[in-house]
Amino acid sequence: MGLIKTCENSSNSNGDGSKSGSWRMGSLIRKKQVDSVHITRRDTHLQLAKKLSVFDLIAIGVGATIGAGVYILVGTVAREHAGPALTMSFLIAGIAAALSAFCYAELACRCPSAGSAYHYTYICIGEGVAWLVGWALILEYTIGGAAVARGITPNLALFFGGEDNLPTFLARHTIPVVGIVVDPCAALLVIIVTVLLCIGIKESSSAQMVVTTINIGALLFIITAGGYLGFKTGWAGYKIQSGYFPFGINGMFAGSAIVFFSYIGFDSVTSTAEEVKHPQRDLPLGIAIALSICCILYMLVSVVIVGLVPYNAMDPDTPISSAFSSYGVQWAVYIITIGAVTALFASLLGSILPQPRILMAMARDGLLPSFFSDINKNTLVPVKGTVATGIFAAALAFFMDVSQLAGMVSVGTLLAFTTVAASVLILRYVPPDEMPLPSSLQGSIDSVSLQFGCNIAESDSRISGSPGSCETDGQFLHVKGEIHHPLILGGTALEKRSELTRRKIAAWAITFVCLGILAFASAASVEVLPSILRLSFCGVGGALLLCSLIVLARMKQDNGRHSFGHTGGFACPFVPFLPAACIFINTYLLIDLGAATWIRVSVWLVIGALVYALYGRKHSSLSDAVYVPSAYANEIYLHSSGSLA
Ligand SMILES: NC(=[NH2+])NCCC[C@H](N)C(=O)O
Repeated sequence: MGLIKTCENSSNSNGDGSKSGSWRMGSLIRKKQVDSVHITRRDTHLQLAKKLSVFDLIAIGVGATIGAGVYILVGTVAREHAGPALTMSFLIAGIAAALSAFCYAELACRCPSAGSAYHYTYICIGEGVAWLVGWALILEYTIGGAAVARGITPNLALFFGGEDNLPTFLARHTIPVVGIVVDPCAALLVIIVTVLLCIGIKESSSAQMVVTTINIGALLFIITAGGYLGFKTGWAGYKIQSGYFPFGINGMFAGSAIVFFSYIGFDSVTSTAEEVKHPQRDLPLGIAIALSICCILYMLVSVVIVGLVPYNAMDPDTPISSAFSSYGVQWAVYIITIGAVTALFASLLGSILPQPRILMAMARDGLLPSFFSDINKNTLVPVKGTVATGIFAAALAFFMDVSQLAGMVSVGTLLAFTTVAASVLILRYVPPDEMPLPSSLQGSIDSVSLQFGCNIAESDSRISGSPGSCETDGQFLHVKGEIHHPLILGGTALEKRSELTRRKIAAWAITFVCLGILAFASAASVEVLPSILRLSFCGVGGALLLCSLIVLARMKQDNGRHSFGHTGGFACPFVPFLPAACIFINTYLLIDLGAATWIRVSVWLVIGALVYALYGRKHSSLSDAVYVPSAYANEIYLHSSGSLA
C-alpha cells in the first residue's frame, strides 16, 4: 500500500508515535527531502549566522586537518613501511582523500546543511544509516577532541622544561586508590575552545585562522630550514643503499593507509554549510584549497625529513625535532613544539566545532531532543549543544587517557566518507523524490487530488524505483489510469515506464557495487581465511563490482548541476568510477582497523541502536509524515497554508 496506507498509519498512531510492524522497518529507510526542515517542522527556529567566507573555510579545514599526524606519523611510517617513499605515501593518501573531497563538494553544494554526512545520508539512503553515521560521528568528534586535548599537555610541558615543572593547576595528577591520571590542562583547553565556539562562528574561525597561520609558519620553517640543512650536508637520507623503496611498492601503499589519518578533518568544513555566505561557490573551493594546502605541506615536510635522516635511524616519537637536533639545531625544537601545540589546538577546535552542528541537525529532524537544536539569539550559534559537547569532551579529557581508543575515532570519518560517496551515486542515478509532509497536511491531499484531476491512490509496488523506496511506494501516482512518476511527469507512457525501469536497474547496480566492494575488500584483508576462499571471494566481488560499474557507466545520469532548486555548483567528475573508488578505499580502511576496534565500536553502535529504537524512531519528524511526490508537494503545501493559518 502506498500513500493512503501511510495516512492511515499516521492517523492510527496511538499518540506515542508507535506504528505498525511494517512501518517500524520502514522507519529505517524513510528519507527526508533537502528542504524538508522547513516543510515538516513549519520551522520557527532561528537560523545560524551566515558569516563565513572562503578564507574562513580554508582556515577551518586546514586547522582541523593538520594535527599530530604529520608531527608524529612520519617517523614510524618511514621507519617501518615506506622509507624515503614516505612522500609518495602522502601523495597517494592525499589522492584518496581528494576522492572523498570531490564527493563532499558536490553534496555540500546540493544539500548545504550543518548535518554534513548525516544530512546527505538521510536524504539519499535513509533514516537508519543516517542515524548510524550521526551516532558514529558523535563518537569520533568527542573522543577525537578529548584525545587531541590530552596530546597537548606533554607538548606544552616542553616550554616549562618538562611535565614536572608545569604549574600545579595544569600538571597531571594520579588520583590515589583508583589510579586514574587526571589532566587539568587538557580539560582547560577544551573549555577554552568551547567558550570560543559559543562566542560566535566568525570569532571562532578568526581564532582558527591565527592558530593555523602559526602552525603553517612552523611547517614552512621545517621545510625551508630543513631544506637548507639538507642542501648543505648532502641529503644523507637519500644516499642509503636500499634505495627509494626499501619496503617495495607494498610498503609505500601500507604507509599511505596509515598517513591517511593525517588528512582526516577537512570534512569539518561541510558542517558549517549553513553559516557560509555563498555555500554553492565557497564550500567546494574551501574543501579543495584546504586539502591541497595540507597535501603540499605534508609532502614537502616528508621530502625534507626523510632526506635529513636515514629512514632506519628516524626517531619514532619525535621525528622532526630529533632530525633537527641531530644536526645540532637545538633551538628549532621550540619552533617545532609551537607548531605541534598550535596544530593540536586547531585540531581540537576542528573536532568540537562540527559536533553541536550535527547534533543540531539530528535534533531538528526529531532524532534527538530539541535541546540540541536551540540556537542562541545573540550569538546565532547552537550554544546549548556546544556547551554539552564541551562539558562531555572536557570530562573525558580530564579523566581518561583516550589514546587507547584512537582507532575508534577513524570509524566515524571513514563511515561518513563511504556513505557520502554512495550518496553521490544515488543522487546521480536514483535521485530521491519523496517529499515528507506532516500529518496535519493530510486533509489537503484530497483537495489537491481534485485540483490536479488525479487520484492519489494505492501505488503499485511492482514499479517501485529502488530497493530503498519500496516501503514508501506512495511516490507513484496513478493519474487517470496511467502510472506517473514525479521525475517523469512529461513524456509518453512508454518513456515513463522505461525511466522507471532505468531507476530500478540503477538502484540494484549501486547495491551490487557496494556488495562487490565489501566482498572484495573483506576477502583481501581477512588473512585468517584459507587462500582459496579469499581468492574466490575476491573474484566474485571483483566481477560483481566490474559488471555493475559497466551497467552504471552506460546509464543516463543526472549531471549534478541543477537539482533541488538551484543550478550551478560543483559536480563530482568521473561518476560512477570516482565515488566507487572512494567507497572501495574507505571500506578497505574500515576493515583494516581490526577486530579489536570494531568490537569497541560495536558497543557504541548497539547503544546507538537502542537510543534510536527508544527515542529517535518515535520522535522523528518523518514519523508523522506522509509521502507524496515532490512534484506535487509544493502545491499541497501552498494549498494547505490557508487551512493551517
Ligand atoms: N575529526 C577528527 N577525527 N580529527 C582528527 C584529525 C586528525 C588529524 N588529521 C591529524 O593528523 O592529527
